[in-house]
This record gives sequence, structure tokens and C-alpha cells, in this order.
Amino acid sequence: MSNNTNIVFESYPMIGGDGSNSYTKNSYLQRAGANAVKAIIDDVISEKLDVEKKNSSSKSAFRIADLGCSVGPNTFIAMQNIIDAVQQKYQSQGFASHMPEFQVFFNDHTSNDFNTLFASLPPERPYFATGVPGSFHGRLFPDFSLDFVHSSFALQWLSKVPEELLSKNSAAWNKGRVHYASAPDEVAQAYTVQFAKDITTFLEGRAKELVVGGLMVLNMPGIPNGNPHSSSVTGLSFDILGHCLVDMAKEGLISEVQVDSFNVPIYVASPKEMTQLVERNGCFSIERMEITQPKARDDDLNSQAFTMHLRAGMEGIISKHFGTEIIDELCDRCCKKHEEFIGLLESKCNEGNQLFIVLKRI
Ligand SMILES: C[S@@+](CC[C@H](N)C(=O)[O-])C[C@H]1O[C@@H](n2cnc3c(N)ncnc32)[C@H](O)[C@@H]1O
Ligand SMILES: [Mg+2]
Repeated sequence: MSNNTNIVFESYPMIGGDGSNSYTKNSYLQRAGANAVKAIIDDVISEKLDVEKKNSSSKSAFRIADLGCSVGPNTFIAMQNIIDAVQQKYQSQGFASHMPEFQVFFNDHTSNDFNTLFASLPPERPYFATGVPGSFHGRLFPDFSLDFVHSSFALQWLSKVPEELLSKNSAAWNKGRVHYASAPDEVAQAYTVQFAKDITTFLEGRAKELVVGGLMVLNMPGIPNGNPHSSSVTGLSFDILGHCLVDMAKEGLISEVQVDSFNVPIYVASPKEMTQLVERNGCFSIERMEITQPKARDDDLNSQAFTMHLRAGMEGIISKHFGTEIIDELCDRCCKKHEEFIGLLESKCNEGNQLFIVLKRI
């Protein structure tokens, strides 16, 4: 048996609790991203889920895992939608009397605020709820124990900042920037290689854990094939964060070397890259692989909302590196910069910027 017990994974959870800065209150852009693919998930379950097999096996629960679930409410909405679609499939096949019980595994890093997650579980939920702490870059479940895997806006997190970025003497030392989007090729290349390693271990783990015929739905920030890294909305957001940090260093509020050594371990993949990684793994067929477009409400696309989302997701990693005392000042500056770039941010948000993938364990 392989497990994670000896591996320490870096983790930077979203802001927990349900206060005004929390992920719970500042994750509606991710929810818009999930809404954009709900209808496709329904179709995929209706067309591709193999319920006859499940029906003929001994009576066991239908097991769903949400990897990188954070604190809700998005995970609850996603799990309910999947269960509705699976139940619909059983009914349409005439198996209503063989409806399985459902078990949902909510996974995130151990440092995730599972208390908030558990306290806000929907009281009327049609499933047994289980928390699974640990990194999805390692093993999380026994062999062939899951029927369905879902992960939304989590796989963009790398397991760590690529090592090449950590040495001042390296060509990939990321001076004056915090991300690869507008960085020299060496930096972008180091990120690409780290992402490939992480997705490779992710797929190896899930290939062992999913039953044959099981489906895996992945939704994450994405970039169309051939587009430059700097063209993604994620890239633009981190360029803005980088500018604000550089300004603060110029004013002596933080040190320059702190900015140079800080890098956000987030990667935005293209369909082509993911296709190659899935094919190299060889255990899954690709049922869907497409760039989709979230449908955020215009009211949600403003500088304040961008700043609150950035804060809910990044406060943990930023305060670990720079200290908590810089956060308010940094967010004020980012908010002003978001205002300056609001037209560009809005238009990028309305372009295809998420990668939606459905795989089937073969
Ligand atoms: C932006 S949140 C998305 C939450 C939720 N799926 C949604 O769509 O609102 C990303 C989550 O992924 C989690 N995450 C990142 N890397 C992870 C890993 N290696 N293993 C488990 N969870 C991870 C983070 O801790 C965070 O809670
Ligand atoms: Mg840097």
C-alpha cells in the first residue's frame, strides 16, 4: 500500500469561517465558473455513467469525492447537482427501485477549515458526509473505492513553488515578479515542469482509486491552446499583485528580496497540455476537454469583488511570506490597481478562461 504518511505537502488554505473576508462569502466567481459547466456535467452523467454495472453489483453506496472542496458553499451545490443527475440517470434507466445510497468525501488539506464545512452542511442532504484531510497529490482513498471524482478550481495549485525559482543564482530567479505570466521563459518553463509532475501524481492516484468506468470531472482556470501565458485573467491578477508588492518594496514597507523570493504556486493549463498528460498516464479516456466561459453577473465584476476574491484565496500564502501586517495595505493598493485595469479584467473574465475536463477510468 502506498500512502502519504511521510510526505509533507505545502498548503495555503482559503480564509475559513464565515466573516466578511472568508472564502464562504467571497467565492461567487468560482460558483459562476461551476454554473457554466453544470449543464455539461448533467449531460455527461446522463450519457456516460454506467449505472447498469452498479445496479448488478452487490448493494454498495455510490461514492463521490470532491477534491479541494474548501469550506463551501460551492462544494455543497456541486455535490447536490451531481447526485441529482445520477438519480435522474437511475430513474431514466428504470432502476428507481435500485437507487444507491450516496456517500460524499469532502477532501482538502488538513489545514482547511473543516469545522466551518461541517457546521454548514445542508441539513436535508441526500448523502452521508465524510471529511478526508490530505493532499490530492498523494493517495487519499483505497484502491477502486470511488465511483465519481469532482474537483473545481483546485488543480491549479501546484504542490510547491518550483525549486529553480528559489536560488538567486538561477536563471529562473523571479526578480520583481510573483508569477510566471509575464516572466522570462526559464520561469514559465519551471512552472510548466512542476505542473506536469503534479498532474502526473494526481492522475496516478486517481487511477488507483476510481472504479473502472468511473468518471472524473475537473474544472480549473484554463488558457486556450497557443495563447501567451500573460493573456490569462489569472496571469493579469498576479501581475497586478506583483506590481503592488514591488511598489511597497520601493517605499521600504517590505524588502525587495522578499518580493523576489515570493512566487505564487498557481498554474493555468491549456487543453493541449492536459491532453498530453492524460494520454501519458494511459488509464483514462478523454470524454470532454474544452475551454469554457464562466457567466459572472456584471455586478460581481468590480474592483472590490476582485480584491476580496484575491484576499480570500491568497491571504494565507501572502501572510506566511510577508507577515499579516501588510495585508490591509496590500489589498487597498490592489483594489486601486484593479480599478485602473477594470476594463481589461472584465473583458478577460468574459473570455473562455476555464478548462473543463471529463475523464473516464478505462
Ligand atoms: C479556490 S478553492 C476551491 C474550492 C471549491 N472547490 C470551489 O470551487 O469553490 C481551492 C481549494 O483547493 C485546495 N487545495 C489546493 N491544493 C490542494 C491539494 N494538493 N490537496 C487538497 N486540496 C488542495 C485549497 O486548500 C482550497 O481549499
Ligand atoms: Mg518573485
